[in-house]
Amino acid sequence: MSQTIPVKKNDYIDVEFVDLTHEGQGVAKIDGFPVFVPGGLPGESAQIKILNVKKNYGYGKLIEIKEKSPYRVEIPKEDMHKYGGCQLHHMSYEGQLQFKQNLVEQTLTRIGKLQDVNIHPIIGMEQPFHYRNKAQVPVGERNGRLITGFYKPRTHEIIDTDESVIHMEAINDAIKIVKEICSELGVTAYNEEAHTGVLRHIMARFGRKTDELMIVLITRTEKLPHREEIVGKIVAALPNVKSIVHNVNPKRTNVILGEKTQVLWGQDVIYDYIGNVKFAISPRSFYQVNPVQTQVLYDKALAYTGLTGEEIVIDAYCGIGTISLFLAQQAKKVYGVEVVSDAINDAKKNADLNGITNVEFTVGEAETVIPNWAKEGIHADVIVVDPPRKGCDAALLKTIIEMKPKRVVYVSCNPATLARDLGILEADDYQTVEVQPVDMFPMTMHVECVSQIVLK
Ligand SMILES: C[S@@+](CC[C@H](N)C(=O)[O-])C[C@H]1O[C@@H](n2cnc3c(N)ncnc32)[C@H](O)[C@@H]1O
Repeated sequence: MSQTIPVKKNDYIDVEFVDLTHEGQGVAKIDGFPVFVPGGLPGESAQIKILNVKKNYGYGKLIEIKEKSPYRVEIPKEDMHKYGGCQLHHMSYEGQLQFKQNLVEQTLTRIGKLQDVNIHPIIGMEQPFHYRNKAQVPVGERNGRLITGFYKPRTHEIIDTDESVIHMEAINDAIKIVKEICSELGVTAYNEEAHTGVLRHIMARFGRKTDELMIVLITRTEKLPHREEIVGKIVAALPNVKSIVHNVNPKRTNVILGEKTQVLWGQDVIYDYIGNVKFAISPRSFYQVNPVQTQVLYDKALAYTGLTGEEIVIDAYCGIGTISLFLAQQAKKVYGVEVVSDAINDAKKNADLNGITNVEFTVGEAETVIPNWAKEGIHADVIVVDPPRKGCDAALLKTIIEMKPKRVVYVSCNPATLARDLGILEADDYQTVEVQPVDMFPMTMHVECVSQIVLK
């Protein structure tokens, strides 16, 4: 039976917001029909104007808030440019944490139907601003000068700003200085429509523990004009810089990095630590962007493994081996598996860098490699999984259930797939005991959870 649509374009309606979308838009339900409204917060009532109506949902514009959420914060218009990528900028940090906590609790009990699980209060940051150790900003041109910033949502129009409330100050400063140096020397900005011009993006990465800075200049052209002068001026202006890299991306694409990378000055990597494990970070390496909360998350994961030094551990979806290397110090042996071969190369290099020898890394799909390990007689006492948003493959969950490790530690960036997968494990011999939400990405909609699941 098809549902009648209760609203039409240009209607003015009074609504209550009941939820937020993944993009941070308020969700109002009109006779069950969802309407997405940027700026609306759960618990608020408001008048909205319907802008667009589709078969199953609509879009609206906030006209007037009639009852405000206690968590609403007003960002002065002149400061809005600092909040690029911050879907929750209009919510206090306390409100953000409350929202994420509710999201995790409701999802796990509604979808996963979990009972008897201890969901701890979310661990937020003391300083929820300036936490990101990496930025890659698009470069444009205005009034004959280079500008950098972030794209206006759903466009490629650059909002001109040198400040971001989520980038580390060292990153904001570095990008501003590099942009000004290139601008002074007359380097042109890439023009996406015409596919002309030179400088496409500036990337900066910063090692929080080491203070080492990497600058990557991404150009359309093979040649970087005024290369020597640019390098000299960056080195003089940024004493922490340890690596300056040129990357060439000649393609018409939204992908930021091209295939060709050349070191212009200094090292090809910078270093940083998570706990006492040292990591080499190249322009392409995946490395957690919030180092403070990564440590919190991994400490919790380590505690949930209950390692004594005698266990065989499998780290599925291991990336560059961050969790594997962290756990290897307390385990007999760790096997890591990851589908991206570059990441496995980084993982092996990082093991060598730290003199960690009780780890073995394999390229492949976790759902294929781990069943093969089982056939070869590798039995894990503990399995750690840290899958992408879509969660664990069903074949992997089946193998876990068959292998019967004493503990499973599940690190998840998506409560919905976490709930689904915990439900599958619970339908068998496993019980979820603890779930710890961690706020890795303040000001955004994302929430990370680490869960401890034990064999009954
Ligand atoms: C959320 S990341 C976790 C990375 C790592 N544990 C860390 O903390 O740095 C998920 C990883 O799973 C990898 N991946 C995706 N599908 C996979 C599969 N079927 N088998 C193995 N790895 C996979 C991705 O390449 C990515 O590195």
